[in-house]
Amino acid sequence: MTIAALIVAAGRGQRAGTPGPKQWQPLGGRRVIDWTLDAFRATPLIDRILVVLHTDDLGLLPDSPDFEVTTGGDTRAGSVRNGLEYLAANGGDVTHVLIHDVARCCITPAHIAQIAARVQTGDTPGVAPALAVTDALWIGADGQVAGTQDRSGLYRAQTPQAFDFAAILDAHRAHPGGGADDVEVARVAGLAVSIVEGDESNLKITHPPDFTRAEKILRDQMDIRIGSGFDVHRFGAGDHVMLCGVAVPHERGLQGHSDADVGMHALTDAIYGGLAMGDIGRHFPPSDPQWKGAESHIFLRHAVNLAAEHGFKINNIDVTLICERPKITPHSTAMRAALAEITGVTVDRISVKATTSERLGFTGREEGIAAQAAVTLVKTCA
Ligand SMILES: Nc1ccn([C@@H]2O[C@H](COP(=O)(O)OP(=O)(O)OP(=O)(O)O)[C@@H](O)[C@H]2O)c(=O)n1
Ligand SMILES: C[C@](O)(CO)[C@H](O)COP(=O)(O)O
Repeated sequence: MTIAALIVAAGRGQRAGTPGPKQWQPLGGRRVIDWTLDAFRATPLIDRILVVLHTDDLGLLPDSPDFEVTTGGDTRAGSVRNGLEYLAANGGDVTHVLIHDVARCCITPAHIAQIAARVQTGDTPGVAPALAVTDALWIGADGQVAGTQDRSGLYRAQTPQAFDFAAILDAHRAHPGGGADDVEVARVAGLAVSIVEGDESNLKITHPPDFTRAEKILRDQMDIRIGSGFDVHRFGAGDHVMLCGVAVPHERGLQGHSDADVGMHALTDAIYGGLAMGDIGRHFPPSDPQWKGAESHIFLRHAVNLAAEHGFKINNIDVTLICERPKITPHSTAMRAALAEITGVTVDRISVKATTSERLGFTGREEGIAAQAAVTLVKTCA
């Protein structure tokens, strides 16, 4: 079974009142489209992501192994049709498709997963989220109420709308004019569509005030954590110390069960701390002989992967090494690069700095090196 997400993003956003199409506008520090894409990327049930772009916009989305791109049509339905034809022609193994408006950028991975899981059961060819209308409905004419409308049984449709792939492809081919949405096309073709509960937060940015609403929703969905770590290793025999992944020549080494990289250990603990998932000793017990002499990047990689598994990105890293000697500054660029390679964080978001303790205490007496680290972890959608 292969589930594809088809994100239509070829519209011009005429009603949004922005200088360019709404999907490229900044929202909470990123672009609207980036939020939408990340929600689908973070949904494990989604196997493929296809973005349908206007030909004028092709250069605006950098190439990524996470998604494919094709071009759209003059209408939303035309863009959906192009996307479906692309999926049919490229790979051909798609069994289900979730069709989504790029402008619904507050969609959550949990909601996507619920819809994908339902269509995957095969008990219905179509599944779509919607909210029952709760306001009274009027018919207006010339600014006057000209009539009323019974609201019972009426719903406000949202996306993603999920379908059996072959069935919705046939439906769009049979009805090239399309409809307001893909549920309308499916229904004209005789396909049953089940309703799942929609989400008030899953708004479609349409008019200028919607940007402010969407930004507030995204901010409320964010989970921002700060983690801190601290470690100490004692000097012993040796001719170098391992610090933040770099072998720094010194007349002594650091003692420890592993390679005693005190900086990397502090950083690893900071990540575990931000996740509230214990510490390095819990994940790699010193009593376990398999970690004797282990290179510390193993620990750091474990913490980084754990963060990713729980949906967190490491936003920035700040490590402070506390020692009289060796001098750290000549090696800090190499240390930042080593940490960047392991964590995937760009070097401009990694700081490695040092301080002495003014010859006071154990670091001042050069009995060992201490390190502390801070990280921020950010989960962008619930
Ligand atoms: N030719 C089109 C028209 C619309 N869409 C997409 O369909 C979704 C829903 O459409 P809408 O909110 O109406 O977006 P726009 O067409 O961009 O906006 P407007 O109608 O205000 O111009 C959006 O994600 C939009 O990018 C598309 O892919 N191709
Ligand atoms: C598909 C849709 O989002 C369902 O509510 C909606 O119909 C698209 O909006 P448009 O403004 O009509 O393109």
